[in-house]
Amino acid sequence: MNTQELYAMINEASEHLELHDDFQQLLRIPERQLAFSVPYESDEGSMRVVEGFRTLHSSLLGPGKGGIRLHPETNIDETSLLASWMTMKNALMHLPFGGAKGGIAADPKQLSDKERERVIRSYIRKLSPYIGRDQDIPAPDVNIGQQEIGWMLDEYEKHLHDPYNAVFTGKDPVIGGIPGRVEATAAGVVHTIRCWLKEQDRSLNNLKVAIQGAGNVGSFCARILADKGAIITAISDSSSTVIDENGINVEKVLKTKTDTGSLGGDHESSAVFEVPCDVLIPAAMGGAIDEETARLIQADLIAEGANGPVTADADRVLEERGIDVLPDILANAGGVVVSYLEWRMNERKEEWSKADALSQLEHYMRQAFSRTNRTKQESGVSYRRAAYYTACRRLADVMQARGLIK
Ligand SMILES: NC(=O)C1=CN([C@@H]2O[C@H](COP(=O)(O)OP(=O)(O)OC[C@H]3O[C@@H](n4cnc5c(N)ncnc54)[C@H](OP(=O)(O)O)[C@@H]3O)[C@@H](O)[C@H]2O)C=CC1
Ligand SMILES: O=C(O)CCC(=O)C(=O)O
Repeated sequence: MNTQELYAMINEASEHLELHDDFQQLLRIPERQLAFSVPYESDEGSMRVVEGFRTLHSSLLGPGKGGIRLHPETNIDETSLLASWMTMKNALMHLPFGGAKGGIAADPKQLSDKERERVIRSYIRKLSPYIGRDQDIPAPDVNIGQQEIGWMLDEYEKHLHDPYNAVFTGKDPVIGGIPGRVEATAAGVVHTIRCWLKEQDRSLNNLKVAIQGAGNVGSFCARILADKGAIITAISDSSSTVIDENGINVEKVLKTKTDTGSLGGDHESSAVFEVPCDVLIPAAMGGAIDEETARLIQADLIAEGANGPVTADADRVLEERGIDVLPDILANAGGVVVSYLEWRMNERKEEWSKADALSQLEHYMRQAFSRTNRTKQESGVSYRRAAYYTACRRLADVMQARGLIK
């Protein structure tokens, strides 16, 4: 879904909900888009400069919330689109946050660890006037994990040490992170799959699952699902796919990935989309499933672990083929839900256990699934349309209560 397609979806939701045109106007233009230079010193001592971005799409529901991506192809348009999806996701999940997202256009595979640290610290030095625990709260996204968030917090706090600082989420628990955030996005994907299976009177046991991506979301989806009795028939990264129709040994394959940086599969990266399975989880980059790929997929369900992995054309093909899609703003919302719990825990200076965090997550995911499913049944539309209608209803209620629209 590109920006035009997103606004077409908001338009459709707005007509369905019989909302005033002002509703769309209030969501059309991001509140703030920042694009700035990020200078850093290379290991050889020369100065290099990359681009950094942060978009606050909407603060209607609360402070901006959304991850930061480190990827050579990211740009301001992608960042703003991802920020708009965060507005929808946070609304659907009933979180007190607006939508935001950030990006750094650099390739982590071309940077040493020290260079990566210098890029990230430089990005945060430039961004720090615009973020804050009640203004805009960044978190992990592609190629950003606990270590990078730790550098960000340290740079932001140069003169203040506050272990409860809620300006970033996705922190290591020793510096105020909530236990469970690292696997939360994947755990949320699994909860939505279970909700969908329940509707079909099916279970996870022996369910065949193929996963695109072996990073944070993909690897934890594989671990959690295998642990619960599903059979992981394929997993891919940017260079290959490992396939075994009888079930791959998840821990072994992920250990190879950790040790060598690659899964070392015998098949092309794109082969993951052709493997027969019950559920396919795209958990890598946006736009991975286009119209042509959609015709090859042999699954009953696609659960979007990634943001925007299915193009609008592909969505139409999948709908025609009777393949359900659990949309990103629902399926991968577990990360931001547990980020919200981390932010709340920090604000209240509490300590939460992993069990508490993951049980709250399950509650949020089930509630959001049933809200979406109710809209789906009432309106006779796909899960994606139902999720957007539900999110837009929430946003419109807030606008009406504030007197912003009639
Ligand atoms: N982290 C989070 O909490 C959340 C993430 N998301 C979304 O989930 C997706 C994945 O994020 P995350 O797991 O954090 O990112 P990571 O950086 O941890 O992992 C990304 C994975 O995608 C793989 N990949 C990249 N390009 C391709 C490709 N062309 N084919 C196959 N695999 C590819 C990478 O391969 P390689 O290892 O070879 O580079 C890597 O395994 C993104 O869309 C992100 O926006 C959504 C909600 C929350
Ligand atoms: O954890 C968060 O705050 C945001 C996660 C995120 O970027 C996403 O859901 O796409």
